[in-house]
Amino acid sequence: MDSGLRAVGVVLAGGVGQRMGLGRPKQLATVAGRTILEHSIALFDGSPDIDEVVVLMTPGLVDEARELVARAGFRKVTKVVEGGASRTESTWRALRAIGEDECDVLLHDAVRPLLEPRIITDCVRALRDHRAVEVAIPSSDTIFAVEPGPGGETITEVLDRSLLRRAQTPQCFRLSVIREAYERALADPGFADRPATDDCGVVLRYLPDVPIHIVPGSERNLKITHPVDARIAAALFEASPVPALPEEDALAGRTVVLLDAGGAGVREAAELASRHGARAVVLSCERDGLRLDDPRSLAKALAGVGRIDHLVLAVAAGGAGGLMEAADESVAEAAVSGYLGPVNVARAAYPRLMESGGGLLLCVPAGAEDPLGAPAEAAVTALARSLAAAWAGEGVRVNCVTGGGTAEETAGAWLAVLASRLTGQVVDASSAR
Ligand SMILES: Nc1ccn([C@@H]2O[C@H](COP(=O)(O)OP(=O)(O)OP(=O)(O)O)[C@@H](O)[C@H]2O)c(=O)n1
Ligand SMILES: C[C@](O)(CO)[C@H](O)COP(=O)(O)O
Repeated sequence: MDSGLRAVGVVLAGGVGQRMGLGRPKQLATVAGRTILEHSIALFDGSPDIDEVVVLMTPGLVDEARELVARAGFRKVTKVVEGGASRTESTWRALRAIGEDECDVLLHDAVRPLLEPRIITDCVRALRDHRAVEVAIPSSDTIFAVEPGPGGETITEVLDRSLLRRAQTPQCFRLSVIREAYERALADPGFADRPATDDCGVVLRYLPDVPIHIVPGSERNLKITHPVDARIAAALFEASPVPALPEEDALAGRTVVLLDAGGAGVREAAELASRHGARAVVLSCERDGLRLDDPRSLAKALAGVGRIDHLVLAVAAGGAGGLMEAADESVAEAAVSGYLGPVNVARAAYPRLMESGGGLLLCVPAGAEDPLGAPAEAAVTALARSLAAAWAGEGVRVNCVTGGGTAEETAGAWLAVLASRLTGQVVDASSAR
């Protein structure tokens, strides 16, 4: 049974983040080049399964959130609404903002920015057959029930872990179901004394006959609650998995320019891009006399291509040896390919990509562990993240692919990232294995 309904993603960002202790809502903190709120909105805005996005924001910061949405160019966000004093109040405000027409609603914590797109797809699919769907994972810790005592807490029971799940979000419902559960909760004078910490809790308590189907979540989908969670999230963003390469025609009608500065995978990527419907243009430093340290030669070469939807810069692997053994020329070359070149290419590419609203991919080769290669990887990944944040308003996406793998794996990772809506991501090509 296909619900055939519009799917609305609700990003709940109405909290103050007291436990995080930043003195500002944690969803406005920056992780991996953009705010946590932007990461979460981007997941729903970029999902082919979502038709509309509604954002709930902390009172007093609604205008700031609206500006952020406009700057980032999110196209599916229809409303930014003031949140309530509790999570459930924010949900209730979201339900009222969505209106009366039946639809599927996916309620997501803004502070879970690492949700995988596949979970959104799985939830929307599950809503074809179920009116209530929850994302959850098994617990890898043993869980106790405790009771307070004079000297502290004591354990009263070791719960059966095989029957326990850790609740994540999105929590997803047919609008009429979650609306009715909330109407009953709000009519119950006892609800305020025993509020629910999530939306499934409201449905379970007030509509117990509605089964809540479980969709498997993931350990990556963590909730940023305490300061340590932000550090874990930053580390997880460092290693974004390679997105799935769409089946066919994913790049139909687009032009992909591959700027070959000695990186492996260029020929394979050109073939793969063509197979996915793109026009692939290879510009080679060696063959075409292009120089990464010469901005004018880069701009001239790009001008000859016509429309550019995507540009991939693939630089050569270091191979210069240890710091003390490397020839002076090799040190200078490493600085060009590892920093100056990507900066020059980004400057030359920006006006062309802005015209097409496309994407730039900066690729760092494998073996970046030597003293000349490692700083290059750090510089290029930082450049990609920083440019992604700066250019998001113009719709220009910037990502970085690192890591080793065969030329085919590398090319597959590049094309998958280009075909995706990702920005500000550092993807490890070898994670596709
Ligand atoms: N009045 C509220 C409270 C919470 N949330 C949202 O619900 C999600 C999960 O809540 P939590 O981690 O508890 O966030 P905060 O309430 O901000 O944190 P704290 O409890 O530490 O203040 C967050 O995305 C938060 O912004 C909301 O929309 N409205
Ligand atoms: C909805 C939730 O994220 C599911 O785990 C959780 O219940 C939110 O709890 P919080 O107390 O608002 O952090």
